[in-house]
Amino acid sequence: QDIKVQPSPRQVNVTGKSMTIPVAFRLVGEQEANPHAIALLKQFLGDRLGTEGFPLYVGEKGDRAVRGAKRLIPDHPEGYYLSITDKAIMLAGNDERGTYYAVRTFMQLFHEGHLPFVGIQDYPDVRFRGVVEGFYGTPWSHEARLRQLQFYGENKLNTYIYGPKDDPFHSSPNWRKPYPAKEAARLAELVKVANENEVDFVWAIHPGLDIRWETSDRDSLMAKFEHMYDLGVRSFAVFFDDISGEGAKADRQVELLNYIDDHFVQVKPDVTPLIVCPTEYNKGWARPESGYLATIGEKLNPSVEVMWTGDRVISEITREGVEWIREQIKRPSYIWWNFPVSDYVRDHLLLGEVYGNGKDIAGSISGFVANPMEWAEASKLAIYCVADYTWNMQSYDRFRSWYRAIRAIMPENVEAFTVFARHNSDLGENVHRFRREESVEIQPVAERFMKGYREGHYDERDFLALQDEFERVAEAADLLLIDRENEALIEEITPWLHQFKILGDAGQEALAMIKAGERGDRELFLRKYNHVKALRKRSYELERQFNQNPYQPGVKTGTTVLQPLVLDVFTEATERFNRQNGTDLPLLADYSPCKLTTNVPQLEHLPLQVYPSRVHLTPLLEVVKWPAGGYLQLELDDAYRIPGTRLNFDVKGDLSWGVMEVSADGETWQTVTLTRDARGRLNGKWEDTPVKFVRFTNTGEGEQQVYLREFYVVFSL
Ligand SMILES: C=CCNC1=N[C@@H]2[C@@H](O)[C@H](O)[C@@H](CO)O[C@@H]2S1
Repeated sequence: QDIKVQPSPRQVNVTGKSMTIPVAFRLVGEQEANPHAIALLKQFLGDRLGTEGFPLYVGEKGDRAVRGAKRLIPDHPEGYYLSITDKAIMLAGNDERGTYYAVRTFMQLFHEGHLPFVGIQDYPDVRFRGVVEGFYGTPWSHEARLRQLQFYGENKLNTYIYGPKDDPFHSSPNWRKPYPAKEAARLAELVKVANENEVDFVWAIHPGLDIRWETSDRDSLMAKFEHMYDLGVRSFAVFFDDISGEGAKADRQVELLNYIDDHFVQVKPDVTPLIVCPTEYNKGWARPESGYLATIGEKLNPSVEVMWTGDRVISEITREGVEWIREQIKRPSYIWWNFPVSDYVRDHLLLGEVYGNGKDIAGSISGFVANPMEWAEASKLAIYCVADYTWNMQSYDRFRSWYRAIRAIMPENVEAFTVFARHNSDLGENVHRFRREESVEIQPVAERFMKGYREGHYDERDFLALQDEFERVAEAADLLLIDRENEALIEEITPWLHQFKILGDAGQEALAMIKAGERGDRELFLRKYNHVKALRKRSYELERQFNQNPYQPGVKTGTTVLQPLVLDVFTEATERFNRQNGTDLPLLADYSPCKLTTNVPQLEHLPLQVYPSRVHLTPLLEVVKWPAGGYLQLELDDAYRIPGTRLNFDVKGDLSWGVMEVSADGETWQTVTLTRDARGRLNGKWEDTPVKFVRFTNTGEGEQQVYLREFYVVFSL
């Protein structure tokens, strides 16, 4: 039988033969072997493991118990040799973690009462593999983190970087302060569980927002690292991302990092290499003239790992890209891959396949960690695939891995979760313009059907295939809503499951409108028409009720193929009905009353949040570089007596470099004075004239760096 091991092992020799699982195993090597590997074996084999029975040799290269395997153990960090024959079982690690991984593989070979006779030589492609909890939004809960660490142990991921942007003790204002007792105890527990799962718990600090380049802040940072060391942390990172001003200076950063390396990391016996997240962390932001990366490359201690997100903030990692950055920083990069993170498309779930990264990048990177969604359990799909990809790139198969991930996470509801994940994988329009495939199988059927329907002749088989898909969507939603095998996951995705159910029902009913229309059955058509409108209204209500946040509030599902299909079928069927019956049934209101135009590069593709009485610009998480002459303009679909607008750039200083203007016709403009309210936000007010355009321009001399926290226009009260 083909050996199913996650992640896919490098070298597997099967004989095709197997044996029934021995009733007892005689463990040899317990004293010397990695205690976490022994503990895992004992937990897995229970009382079948003892001093009598089938010989089971466990240990690291050089240990007596595995002396015989010396030449067969791969000479790579975390490598292992595993053999099962009719004489004995051997689990031999090249180092302690390798032994642990040999046990993890061994556990997966038990299959229906049998153990295959097999020889496996295995080791990972990438040195540091795992997850960086580095997103904006609600940090993961303590329980979610414990489950994550267990999951990393099962999937041979060896790194978890703790860096949630919204933890005040990780970032400003309290990065200088020790954790309160309760949080400290929780972190200590995370470190303990990480060790048991052979995961490096990396504690990151994000001081750049308000760091002062003086010894007092340097000492504060060292004291905080000592505090974390006392809690058991043995791996450390410094994040200088998403900051501007003083904190962004390369030579200051390097001075501090080398100090930490020389006086902390290198002097302690058991601390792994320091990791830094640079301010210029992607090629799109790299400014050769700034010399930032050159300074890092030339002056930063070679033992310090440098993180990198690729050619852009959110991007696929290519061979060319990693080789470019390697030249700049004079060392392999430590990839921070921004997937499945969704803090810039918070109304979407990213459950699709992991694809697009090169299989030939291992030689130029030292690490690869995924930045996940705030939904910990839902992120496991992508994390599972990243584990497979980073362990053995050459054999990585995006679909096989994704499908195995689904089986691993939802074994009782594989089909339903596959349907759900298939239609919840694209991001929709977003500021980073990063997109993912979605509804791949049904997309050509939907396209062909709509074309045929519009031209007056569609293939009945396509109609039936779409009807079947919408039925599966509705069924999957209901099956998952009552699923109890992974309650934490269901709790996270419930708002999307409700939305998915509505989508399934609406799809079936919209298709039913076509049939009723063709049969001239007015009464039935109107029933289906009203049902689809009611479902759409319920969908809007869900949007207003769940997942509210200032960025992308609401709950989106199937946005790339299925939702547009429902709208297209509904619109075409209703227009046809109106023509045939001389009626004027309204269509679904799906317009946007506002258009954004700008010449600020980072704002070009900013989606708008449209509400009944105001239009929001989606706030940006990163620093916005606003060039002199840069403008941002909102054009409404009509001239409104706008009571006012709000602008929140979250800048300490004043906005004297910019001007807010309004116009009714785009020709004559009137300057608006901005007044700061109690919460420091700037409000523009003007006398009661009709306004169709609102714009903000940097009329100053130079580029400004701001956080665009809030920019919205109120056009009716
Ligand atoms: C290598 C350093 C990467 N630092 C980053 N900080 C930000 C992260 O906190 C966000 O989650 C992510 C997605 O919005 O964008 C950048 S990526």
